Amino acid sequence: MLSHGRSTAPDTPVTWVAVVPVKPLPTAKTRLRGAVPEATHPDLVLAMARDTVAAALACGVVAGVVAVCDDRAVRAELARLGANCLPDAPAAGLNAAFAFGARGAAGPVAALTADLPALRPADLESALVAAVRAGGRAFVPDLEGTGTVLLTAPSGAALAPRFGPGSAAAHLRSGAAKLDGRWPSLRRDVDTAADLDAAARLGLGTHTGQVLCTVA
Ligand SMILES: Nc1nc2c(ncn2[C@@H]2O[C@H](COP(=O)(O)OP(=O)(O)OP(=O)(O)O)[C@@H](O)[C@H]2O)c(=O)[nH]1
Ligand SMILES: C=C(OP(=O)(O)O)C(=O)O
Repeated sequence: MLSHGRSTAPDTPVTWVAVVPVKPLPTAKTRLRGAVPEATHPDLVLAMARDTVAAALACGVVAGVVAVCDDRAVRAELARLGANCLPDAPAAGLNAAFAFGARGAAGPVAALTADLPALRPADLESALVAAVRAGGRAFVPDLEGTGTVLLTAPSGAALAPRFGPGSAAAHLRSGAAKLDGRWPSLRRDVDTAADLDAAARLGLGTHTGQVLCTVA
């Protein structure tokens, strides 16, 4: 299990607003069902979101995290970590939730999926530094190369998210620059039980690690 201290980059301004949408737990992460006993599935989904948010908050160039979720209990847990939590007012799917969370952000936006339980602040920071160098909108594909784990937009620019099946190609078509760093903990999203095993090999965050300990 990893405990994340805040990463430091003395010459890089702390400006990013990370936007993290989370589906209400009873309907979230259906492809991951079976990785833990059914009764523990909501705890696992929440723990992955908590580890994602905790790592983002510990990232030296992130000023704050906006979590978008219709589940009041999830909002309470993520607010306890320090996130600013909003109900999913559009209720129109993942991209609408991302756009809603990014609205009026005071700084560049880092749109992150909430299924990154091995995320290390240093990998996120390195990707965000690369995004600044890229100039305009940019994205990081998942390890498989077809999905997206991070989409960024400079301050004041529209995020224009295209998450969903085939999102890496969709983000490329939309004009976002593909960022090619290794960033293994950022690119390891968890959709299936096999992904969870792979994330465990990288080192899970505290919350997800604790849930897995309870069922071991
Ligand atoms: N607020 C909000 N978050 C969403 C929505 N759809 C997906 N997410 C979140 O976006 C992230 C990536 O989405 P997926 O991996 O497709 O999540 P999912 O739909 O829960 O997973 P599957 O049921 O396995 O497809 C996850 O962290 C989800 O919790 C939505 O409609 N609203
Ligand atoms: C929504 C996405 O994630 P997943 O692969 O988890 O469905 C995506 O990659 O755009």
